[in-house]
Amino acid sequence: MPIKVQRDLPAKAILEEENIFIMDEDRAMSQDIRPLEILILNLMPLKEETETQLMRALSNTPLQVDCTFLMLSTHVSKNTSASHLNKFYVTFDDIKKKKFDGMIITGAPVENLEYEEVNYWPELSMMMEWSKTHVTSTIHICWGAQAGLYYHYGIPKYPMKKKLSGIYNHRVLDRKVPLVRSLNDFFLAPHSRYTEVRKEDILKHPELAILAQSDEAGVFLVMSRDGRQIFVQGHPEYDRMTLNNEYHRDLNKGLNPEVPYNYYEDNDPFSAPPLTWRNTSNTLYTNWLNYYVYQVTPYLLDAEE
Ligand SMILES: CC(=O)SCCNC(=O)CCNC(=O)[C@H](O)C(C)(C)COP(=O)(O)OP(=O)(O)OC[C@H]1O[C@@H](n2cnc3c(N)ncnc32)[C@H](O)[C@@H]1OP(=O)(O)O
Ligand SMILES: N[C@@H](CCO)C(=O)O
Repeated sequence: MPIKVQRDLPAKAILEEENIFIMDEDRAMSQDIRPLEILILNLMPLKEETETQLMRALSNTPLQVDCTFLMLSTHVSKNTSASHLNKFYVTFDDIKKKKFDGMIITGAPVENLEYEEVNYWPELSMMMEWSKTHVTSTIHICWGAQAGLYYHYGIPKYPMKKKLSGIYNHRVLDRKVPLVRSLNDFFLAPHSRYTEVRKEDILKHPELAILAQSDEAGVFLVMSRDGRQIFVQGHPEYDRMTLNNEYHRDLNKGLNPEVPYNYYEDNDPFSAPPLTWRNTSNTLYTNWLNYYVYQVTPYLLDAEE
């Protein structure tokens, strides 16, 4: 893939090490093809890690993908430096007059709060409203998916009895939908959360389709039937060690976490876990870019619909 990466973004060296084809800004600008413009609202506290994960997931296509990272103006990030944000991120005011081919709204570790207790809920709501008219298709991840289903459809989230953490098996429910094309009938993907949205609430909305689910982890993938909104309750973009890092973080905090389900070989939390979901992540994001972004977005983004 040619993914355009800002010259000094820390993700660049990591992706190059993985043989991912990076275009720097000069080479990208010399190409005569309009790139796909993807806006990434990064709500995760460890933003640099998420930047790498998402750019990797978007990198498996010959289409040129230009990512713009969006930050909040109404929340001061505790865990990512202001210098990183000021250098690599834009604010909503900077881009609100533009249109984008795609948008990704990430998860955030705020799912135990009511939506209205999240200090950036008004700003996030405004961005989700804006996305309906300024973005061709938006993917929402984990808490971002729960927040999107709540904002757009009034679907509630529920606390789970205990944290759901691990690699769960899922089943594709409707093979005809291009978003799940090339996924196996059964596939593995990570989940890491304290809350859930439930199938019975989603089924009340005929404009939504549940495309994949897990007996143990519940709903995985939901799409509005027009393809403009996609909700992923898991974290297919996670790295090999992400759940490991969360587990050891919680262990060191004395939270007595359970070992992530179906993750380590022999359930040994001091071993390196096998990566069993990368092809699922690549397939999902590549299908999204191909069928829901590239094939339907207008060539002239700013043209009136
Ligand atoms: C469920 C999902 O969607 S995905 C899960 C997200 N998981 C991860 O990001 C894994 C990596 N994260 C981590 O390991 C941890 O969050 C850490 C180590 C970075 C920080 O953990 P803690 O010290 O326990 O929590 P901390 O007080 O920093 O709060 C976590 C985040 O919630 C935010 N937060 C807390 N209360 C509020 C609130 N009322 N409104 C908005 N944000 C809030 C914090 O600001 C922080 O986010 P930020 O860094 O973007 O500012
Ligand atoms: N994935 C999250 C869940 C909490 O929001 C974590 O463990 O950090």
